[in-house]
Amino acid sequence: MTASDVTIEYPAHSVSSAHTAVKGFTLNVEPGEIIGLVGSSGSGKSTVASVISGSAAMAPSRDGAPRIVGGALSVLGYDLKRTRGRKLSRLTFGIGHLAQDAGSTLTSNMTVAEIIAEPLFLRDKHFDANDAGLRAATLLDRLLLPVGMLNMLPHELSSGQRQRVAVARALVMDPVFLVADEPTAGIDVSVRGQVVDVIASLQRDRGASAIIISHDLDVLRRSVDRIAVLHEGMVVGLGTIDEVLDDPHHPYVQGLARTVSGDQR
Ligand SMILES: Nc1ncnc2c1ncn2[C@@H]1O[C@H](COP(=O)(O)OP(=O)(O)OP(=O)(O)O)[C@@H](O)[C@H]1O
Repeated sequence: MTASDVTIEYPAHSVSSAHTAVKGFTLNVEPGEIIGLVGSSGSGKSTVASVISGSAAMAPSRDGAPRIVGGALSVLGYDLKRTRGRKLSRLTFGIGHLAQDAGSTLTSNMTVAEIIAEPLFLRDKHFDANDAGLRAATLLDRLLLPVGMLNMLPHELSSGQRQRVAVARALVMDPVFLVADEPTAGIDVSVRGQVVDVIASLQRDRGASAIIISHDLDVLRRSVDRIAVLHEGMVVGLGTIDEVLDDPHHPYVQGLARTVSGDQR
């Protein structure tokens, strides 16, 4: 992905005027690279995620969806400002997007196996059912969930387990580029780092890349190659975690560095 000086706006609607949520967003993600995107609440992380994953452009009613109004954004070689229709669908099959709170929006009457495998059948209705089942089981196991959970319904799981099912669904198509918005939301603190680790290794091992959004630097620390720090819609820090925290230029990053104790670095 190559983003150069991207500005993203939510369009005006009846009660509110247009809102610029992201301004001057510049970031390159190389094949095989895992980037952590951090920043305070409202800094624009989810907005960036929905745009770079193509989800905003794919939204059924684009009325309220964020849109690129400036700069250039290329994902897997496609210019996202101009790509529409069938080309956009083809592009989004190569991108995994774990939306914020994805674990709480799983289809209630589908089993875990069906939820995880569904994207495979949306792309190819003749996809081999045994292969789909095997992929679902393997992902559950990698994400530290028992394979016996495959036949359960979402309401039978804890919120952290549902979130991991959503993570498995986002990974099932072997995406070339994964955008995971708070993948560890609701997951027990003791396994958060491991879950991010699994996501990062599955992508890295295939030469695929990922942007992993998290509030928590500790969760990202052992898995990501670099972090980008977003503040009020702009990248104000970029580099390895140590590079960013050891030499903070922006006041927001300086504050972030103070919250991370020296021995954790
Ligand atoms: N549908 C929308 N319409 C208008 N403005 C929006 C909309 N959604 C978000 N915003 C605004 O865009 C900005 C960025 O929001 P965004 O949700 O991307 O932040 P975030 O960093 O993901 O926050 P959080 O960590 O709380 O999820 C905020 O100022 C927010 O109020």
